[in-house]
Amino acid sequence: MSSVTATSSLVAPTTNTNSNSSRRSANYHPNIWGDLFIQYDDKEPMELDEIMKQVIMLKEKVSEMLLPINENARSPLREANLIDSIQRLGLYHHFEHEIGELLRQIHNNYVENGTITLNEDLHSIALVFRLLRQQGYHILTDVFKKFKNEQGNFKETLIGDVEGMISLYEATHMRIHGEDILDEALSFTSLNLKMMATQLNPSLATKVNHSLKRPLFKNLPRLVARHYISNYEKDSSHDATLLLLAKLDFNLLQKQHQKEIGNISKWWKDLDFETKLPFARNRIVEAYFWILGVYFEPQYSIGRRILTKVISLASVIDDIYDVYGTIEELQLFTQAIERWDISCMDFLPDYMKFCYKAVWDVYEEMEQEMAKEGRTFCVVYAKNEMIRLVQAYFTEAQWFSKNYIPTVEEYMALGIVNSGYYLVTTISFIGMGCIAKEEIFQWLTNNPKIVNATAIIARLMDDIVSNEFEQERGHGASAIECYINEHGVSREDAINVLQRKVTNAWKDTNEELLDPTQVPKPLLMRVLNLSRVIDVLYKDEDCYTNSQGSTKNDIISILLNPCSI
Ligand SMILES: CC(C)=CCC/C(C)=C/COP(=O)(O)OP(=O)(O)O
Repeated sequence: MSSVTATSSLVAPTTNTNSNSSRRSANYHPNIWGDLFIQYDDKEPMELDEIMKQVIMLKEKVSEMLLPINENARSPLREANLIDSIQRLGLYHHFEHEIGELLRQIHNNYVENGTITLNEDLHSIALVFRLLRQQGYHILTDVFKKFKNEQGNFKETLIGDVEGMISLYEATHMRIHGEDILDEALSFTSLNLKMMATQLNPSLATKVNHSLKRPLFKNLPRLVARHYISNYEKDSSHDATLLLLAKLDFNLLQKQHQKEIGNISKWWKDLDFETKLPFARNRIVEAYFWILGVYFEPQYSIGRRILTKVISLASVIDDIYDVYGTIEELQLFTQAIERWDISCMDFLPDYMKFCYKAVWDVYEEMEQEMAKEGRTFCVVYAKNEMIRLVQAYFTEAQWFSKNYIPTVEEYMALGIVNSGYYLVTTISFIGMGCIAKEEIFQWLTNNPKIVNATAIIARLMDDIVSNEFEQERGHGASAIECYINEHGVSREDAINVLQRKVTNAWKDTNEELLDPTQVPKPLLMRVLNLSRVIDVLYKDEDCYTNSQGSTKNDIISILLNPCSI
């Protein structure tokens, strides 16, 4: 069954749109934040000048640490550990140039034909491997062979080396296709670290469990920083300059983020969707958290504002299609978006009018912001992706209304679009300034591998964790039902196959991040970050929709709790 667009002429609905008995309900929990964040909208942070001066001074000192004057005093391991700390402390964006240069030198001096030549322990090798690969270097995995025994298994003696095991585990998340040794290393380290955690002292056990739950490469940089700053402080060998810089910088950025979410929360409250569309998820703070995962750096404030608004509206639109709207209303809404004409609003039921107008206004805001930068050319790409998204939502609603179970191939073709990740990637690029040239937006329309990969990760991880809940309330077939229907396998087997597809999508992502990249790396970092958000929000359950658990704690840790100085 092919996808159907809603192109016939618009006719106003004849039913009273709020009393249709076929409407479903999802019983989402209400907004858990109340008006907490609105207070930050007009709060002017005090004493920032003094803090900024201190930050500038500390940054100079750290730059000096990264540029040793004496060549003979160099140590690749000292440097690798310093880079690792800077990255984990959330300071990488301040020292990109210096770190790039240091890693280039490590690569020049200690890598031959792709192989690391350092004769060091597991921790050091795995750390250097991870840092170089993260930087985009093609580093071979054969350096790990020496940690195997004659039978070809990882040596049992490594199990007691907790630091080495954690470093190897962290490195495995950078693996690409064909790297069996890293697949084995992941099984070996995760299995043994899990077992060992029960026997370790509490602080080491906490460290191990945290890595297992939130591997560094798949975690969000702000969460990593907030967590690591506390741990780094407890480590007696910490560098006081680095620690102070990390804390001040984190707090400064947190103040900026608070102001942004304060402003966005005010916009959301004024829309009053809580009263006008009470069936929809009310998750503005969670949406901002999502986008903070995409870019946290100070210069991306406009991108964060627009993208948060767009995904919070996409979330409401998803609920209109999935939960509340009748198929006739959904057809009207789809047509109205396809035409992108404010007069189409007249044909919509009231609850849809509010949403349509909000979408219209956010796109106007986007247009105005882009006009200031002389980049209005990109708005049409964002419009086209919104159209593609509602068309995909509509096809999904039609499949559901007809009890149609698509093939896995049909499902995935649609799922890549209805994940919303093409829309979100496109708008994330809009917020990136002049490096996002028109040809980059054209590149996006050709389904590039890395964007498909993030959309697959989003679609499948969401399906795997939210499937039972959604099926209970009535929802179209997810990837799981499609797979079971097509292949006649058990639910467990279907989930295993889909999980392998997620693993492969991560390998595609890692491959596409190696140099030379198809488009500038800062843009690809947004795509990587989008996958990371999914790993944080959808690993065990749908923690966006059900945000009272780990998401609430994560938001408190990065948006409400400053670091104590
Ligand atoms: C990336 C975007 C647009 C995020 C907005 C929020 C959203 C739609 C989340 C998925 O909800 P869901 O789990 O109900 O989605 P689905 O209905 O596709 O399963």
